[in-house]
This record gives sequence, C-alpha cells and structure tokens, in this order.
Amino acid sequence: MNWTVDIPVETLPDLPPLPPHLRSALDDALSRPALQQPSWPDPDYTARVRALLESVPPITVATEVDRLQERLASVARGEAFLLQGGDCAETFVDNTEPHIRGTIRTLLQMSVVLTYGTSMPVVKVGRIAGQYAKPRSSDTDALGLPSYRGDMVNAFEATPEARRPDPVRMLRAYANASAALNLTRAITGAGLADLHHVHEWNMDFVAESAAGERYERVAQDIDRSLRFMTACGVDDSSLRTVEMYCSHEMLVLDYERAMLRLDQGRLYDLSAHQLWIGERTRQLDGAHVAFASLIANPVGVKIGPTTTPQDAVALVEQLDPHRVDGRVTLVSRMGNDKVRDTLGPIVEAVRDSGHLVVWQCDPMHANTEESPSGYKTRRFDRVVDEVKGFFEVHRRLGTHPGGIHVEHTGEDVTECLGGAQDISDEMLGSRYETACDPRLNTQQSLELAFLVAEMLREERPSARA
Ligand SMILES: O=C[C@H](O)[C@H](O)COP(=O)(O)O
Ligand SMILES: C=C(OP(=O)(O)O)C(=O)O
Repeated sequence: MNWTVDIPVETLPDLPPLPPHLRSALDDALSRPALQQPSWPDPDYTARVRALLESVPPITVATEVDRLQERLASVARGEAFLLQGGDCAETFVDNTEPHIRGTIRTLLQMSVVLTYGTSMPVVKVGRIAGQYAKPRSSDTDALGLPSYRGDMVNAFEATPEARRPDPVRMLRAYANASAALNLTRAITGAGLADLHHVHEWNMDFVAESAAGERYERVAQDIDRSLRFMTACGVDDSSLRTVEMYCSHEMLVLDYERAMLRLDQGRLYDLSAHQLWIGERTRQLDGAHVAFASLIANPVGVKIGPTTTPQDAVALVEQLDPHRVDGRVTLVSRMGNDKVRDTLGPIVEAVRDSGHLVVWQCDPMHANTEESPSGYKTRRFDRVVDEVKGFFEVHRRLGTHPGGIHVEHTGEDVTECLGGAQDISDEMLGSRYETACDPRLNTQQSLELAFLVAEMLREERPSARA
C-alpha cells in the first residue's frame, strides 16, 4: 500500500540553526559520495519528509546515549562484554509485541549465560527499533526487479510498484521504531527482565535441547550462584530490570540526518543509541564515515576480510580523533576460514595506534552461502568457529575479545543449518521467514551463548574449578 501524506512544511516549527562549524562539517559530509542510497523518485517530497522528521521528538535521548558510551568504554578496557543482536531486517509487519518480546527474551537469556562465562557485566544492545534499511550486493533481484532495501525504503513484495522507493516509509520507520523502543523499555523495566525468570527459561532450554546435557554443568553453576545470592539476602532491584540499548545500521542518510539533534552543543543522531557503518559503506572518503565522525553517539564499523591494517587505523583515526575509550566498535566479519589470518594484524595495528576500541565479532555476515536447494543460509558450525577464531586471535595478542554481534530471532525459524536441532537443507523451507539474511533461531542462539561461555571459561583456568 502506498501512503500519501500531505506535509505542509510551512506549519512546521522553525528549528534552531546548527552552529556554523557543525553546519559546514555536515554539509561537507553530505556532499561526499554516499553508496547504497535509495533512488527516491521526488527529491522535493523527500525534503518535506525530512523537514517533518526534523520536527518530531527523538527516539532516544542524549543522556542514554552517553550512558551507553560509558558502558562501551568499560568494554574497551576489558571490564565488560558486549552482546548485540536481533533481526537482520526488522519489518513493519513483524513489529508486534510477541516478536519484540521474543527477540529481547532470547537476548536476555544469552546475556545471563555470557555473564557467567565472562564473569563480567554484559552490555546489551538490540538490532531493534530502527533496523529497517539494508545494503544490497546488487541493485536488482533474481527477477530483475529493484532489490528490496528494507522497509524504510521499499516493500518486500516482488512487484515493480512495491519495490519503488517511497520516502513516506521513513515516517513509518520512525513511528515503528518509536513504538518498538517504547515496548522495549516497558518490558525490560518490569517482569521479563527478572534474572530468576530468565534463568528458569535457560533451565527449560537445557532440559529440552538435544544438546542439553553438554550445557547442564554451566546451567547448574548459574543455578547455584543464584541460590547462593538469594541465601545471602541479595534481593537487589538490579536483578529485576536490565539496561538495554537499541542500534541499527546508519545507512539511509536522509533519515539519519533528519534525526540529528543538538544537545549541550553536541550533535547526536537520536534515531538510536548506537549506530554502525556497514561493510559496504565504510569508504574513508565517503559520506557515512564523515557523517559518523560528527555525531556524539558511539559508532560501530563492520570490517570484512579485505580490510587492511592501514584501513582500520585510518577509520579509527577519523572516527575517534579525541581518543575516547570505546567510542568505536570494530566489528570483524571475516569468515571462519579467514579470521585466524586476517584479524591479528588489524588488532595489532589499531592497538599500536593508541586508540582503545571495542573488538566485536560478527560471525554471521561472511559465512553466508546458498544451500543446495537454493536458500541463503549459514552453517551453525561455521558461526561457532568464527567466534572461536576471534577468541584465539585475542588470546594470542593479549587483547580483550569484547563482544559478539549476531542476527537472531526469538522464534523457531529454520534459516540457519545445523545446531542441536540439526536443521537440514530439507527443513529450511518449513519456517524460512527472514526478509533478508538467515537468522539463528532461539535454540541456536542459546547454544551459541553456551558454547561461547564454555570457550571463555576454558580461557580463564581460575574460573574452571
Ligand atoms: O545484511 C547484510 C546485507 O544487507 C546482506 O547480506 C546483503 O545481501 P545480498 O548479498 O543478498 O544483497
Ligand atoms: C549489512 C550488515 O552487515 P555487513 O555490513 O557486515 O554486511 C548487517 O549487519 O546488517
């Protein structure tokens, strides 16, 4: 359905102008080449949509963004672990209470297991409340239609009309993101986040999973620790609520620039708490990197196997000129067969540059393949192996393996092969529902968390007893 919206720009409030130095830096950023942008049919109408978005209340606030920045500084210093995850592509139709609840619940379950594995606080960031834009490898799909670029841009349905970019979708993205974050705040502030419940769900998983026996010991250890805390009278409200942040790929610059807000002289992109630059838009002289260098939010950058150590250092220098610990998260997505060779020299060069970044592993994006029956899929074993390789590299160099970044859902989809359920190519079709890339389902996500916890415990002999 095409929404037509009349936007009378004359009636919008006059916004305070940006100070001249920020105005010219922003103009410079936006004049640079920007890859993967929608070809909106009517630039004037797009400008009206932007003007409307410039006048709306932001989705996040600067104080929350600053708090996440502090949390990421502790990750960068080796005092915490970062867990980031959610849908590959959020969709408007799936922006429902059960879907959001499922994603958050799985993320919280993973986080409890990882807290045990790392003996550190786990900073939780969802790919949620804004992950509505997708970069694509090709401008057209197998049918010759314009590629689906996320619900912020066009529709998934395979017709020429549906695939036409529609700037009104940016308004729908804003409305959906606001509702999703509102619900996220509500359910992480009460009930769902209670550590005891989350742990009970993990015990159910261990009891039901085909590989449950393997995770029994970790689950029993967590159980003992919780009972010990209860016996000591620890009944802290911090066990009943969690801090959860939202993030998405900073891709469609018409949307991101419209969500810029000035707070105490600093420019924030208040469409999310953290934003990341994708592998396809991280050009050093491009608009995305220049834009990200202007905002006060912490920023991630995906780095794939073609990244050189020099590229990584140049990116960090540009994005972190004031050397703020954890301002930049370098998200390596090398592929399980390459991570052991490619990541080490990058980590060494960035470490030697003196910038303290968060090192995060995305074991999904370079392990995508086509299954014999034609589904875009990922093998669970390769996902696990990339995380393993990431830990090996950091252990060798004495740096902190700061976190993982996964595409997952809290539903029993069949999109990735393997895991304890042994999802086979024949099973992929039964619940293949992603709008873009294959996600780990609930069981695979929890298995990954248990396996990572095991890896981490093995690394710290003192924790093994
Ligand atoms: O999520 C990442 C990218 O948007 C995705 O992998 C691109 O997929 P494509 O290669 O099918 O375009
Ligand atoms: C597009 C994504 O990843 P990458 O840029 O690493 O391909 C993503 O995480 O959605």
